[in-house]
Amino acid sequence: MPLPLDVTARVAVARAVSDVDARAVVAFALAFALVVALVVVARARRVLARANVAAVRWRPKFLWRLYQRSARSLLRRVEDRFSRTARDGGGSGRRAFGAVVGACPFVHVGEAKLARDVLRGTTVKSPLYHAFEAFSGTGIFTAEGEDWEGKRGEVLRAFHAVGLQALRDRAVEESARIVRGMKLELERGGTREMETLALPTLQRLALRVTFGYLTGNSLAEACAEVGRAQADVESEYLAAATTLRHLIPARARSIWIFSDFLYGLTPVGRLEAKNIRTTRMLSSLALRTAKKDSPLGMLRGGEMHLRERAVRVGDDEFPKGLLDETTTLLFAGHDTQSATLSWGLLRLVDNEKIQNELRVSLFDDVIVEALGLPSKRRKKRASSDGKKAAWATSAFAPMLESVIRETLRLHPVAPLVVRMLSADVSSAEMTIPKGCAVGVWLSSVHRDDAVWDRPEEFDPKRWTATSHARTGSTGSFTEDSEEDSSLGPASGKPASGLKHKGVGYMPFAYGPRSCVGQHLAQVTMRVALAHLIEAFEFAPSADVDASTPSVGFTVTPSTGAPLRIRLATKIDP
Ligand code: HEM
Repeated sequence: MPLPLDVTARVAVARAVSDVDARAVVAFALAFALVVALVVVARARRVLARANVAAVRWRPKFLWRLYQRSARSLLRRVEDRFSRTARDGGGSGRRAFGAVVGACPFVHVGEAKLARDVLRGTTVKSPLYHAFEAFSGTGIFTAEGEDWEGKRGEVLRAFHAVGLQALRDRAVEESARIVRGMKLELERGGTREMETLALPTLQRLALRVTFGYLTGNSLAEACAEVGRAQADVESEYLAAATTLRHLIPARARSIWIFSDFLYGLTPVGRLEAKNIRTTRMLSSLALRTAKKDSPLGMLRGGEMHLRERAVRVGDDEFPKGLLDETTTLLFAGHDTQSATLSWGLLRLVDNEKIQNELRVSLFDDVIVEALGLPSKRRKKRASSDGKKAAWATSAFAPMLESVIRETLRLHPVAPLVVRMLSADVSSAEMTIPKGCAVGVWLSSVHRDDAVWDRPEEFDPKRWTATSHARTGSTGSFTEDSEEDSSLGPASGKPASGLKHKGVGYMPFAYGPRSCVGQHLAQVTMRVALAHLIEAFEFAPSADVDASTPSVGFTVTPSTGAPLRIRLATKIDP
């Protein structure tokens, strides 16, 4: 039935008014949002100007592929920028520059002392690690405040209770297995030498050692327990982890960081979720099979990690905190160590003389025994009383230690750590105000020529120019093992290349949120590198540039570290 005329007119007028209202409200809201955004950005710019750092423009990425292409040269570009700002000023002439990211003033630091001052004083990561939260959840890598503190304490206590001997034994067993496999492959090929990709092999090795240490069970045993082939479990996990190591940091630098919901709808977001589910299958296997007296077994009986709701993985349910921690530790453990070992081998390939010297240095009865090397060729160490080898310290194998340190100096595989400042940080004439985000580029700190002579040169001898009389690594799990995270020259005196002792070296970051696994990594890498170098000679691959970095979660050789290997026969002690 038609409405009376006056009613129709009134409805029409009311609609027109409400349309105008709606349009006006939307326009006003947009204008208001724009003004607020401009004010916020202007404020952030003023904060950067007050901090006296050179300003650059932040360009968010839209597509992760685009990010990947540019990521290859990321470290080089950042380092060039630091060199430029230090040389030409533009700010205070320091190795620092800033940009407004979203609405946040963000200062990048590539200078040793400033980096330390930043990392020493703050534990806050949130909201800067948001992109990592879907993966590591409430594990200590992304946890905050009391939750982080309590969980970190629990993890460190568990590591401490288990000790390093169990890790050393696991690393010896798995390294010997990998070496046997490689020898078999050489034999089957029937040739003196073969081409191989080091990175995938080292990923398997590091994963097995990390899994074995965390659970007290070998990965082989755990797979057998659930009736799955170890090779399949490893391949699935490593493929998923490799995808995630690109996807997650790409999201962190893209516009997708701002909305979980929208990101989850994109094909990339769905790919990320699928791969996270795959990595959780290994976490679930680790938790199901962990022995009571292993680190994970202890966390299972702890308190902090059991507080959150249960999460289902396959047929099992686990407290979310425990599952997240296991995922974090498995990933952090295998990815960093395999990347570092790959870079180490590539550096040794380019420096044949150092490779040979390292091999000869291993023919030493103390080292052979301590690292479980199968070598028959051993010399009695003159200074040794033949008793217990202090294998957990850096002092017992100076050449090996120096090669690892120098590798971590030039290739700190987690090159960027980011913190939210909860107090002003001042250094010389620069003050970075509270509320700023700071990105410390460890890769650039390690190339700061105010601290390092010939920073670009791979020179392990810079660490042995003075004697290794005092240990650099105590093997303890205390929080204040400053010497370890800074790892100054092991003698405590400046080695030839280090102008200011202890300031410019922090491959495991520094301060309260430095790496919890650094002592573990040092043991595993000593054992693994020694076994590989003792067994094989490594030479450059035919015609590939092996050293182009691929920047993701960690920095790895982009082509998987191609190498030629043959049995080590050339050198005698
Ligand atoms: C060569 C080996 C390693 C390197 C270079 C390395 C480096 C680092 C760096 C630079 C950080 C600070 C990251 C940040 O704040 O953004 C870190 C944190 C961390 N690392 Fe490592 N790491 C190594 C091995 C390991 C191992 C073997 C584990 C455990 C099995 C581990 C577990 C962790 C965890 C859980 C954190 C977070 C700590 C916290 O926020 O309190 N890492 N690592």
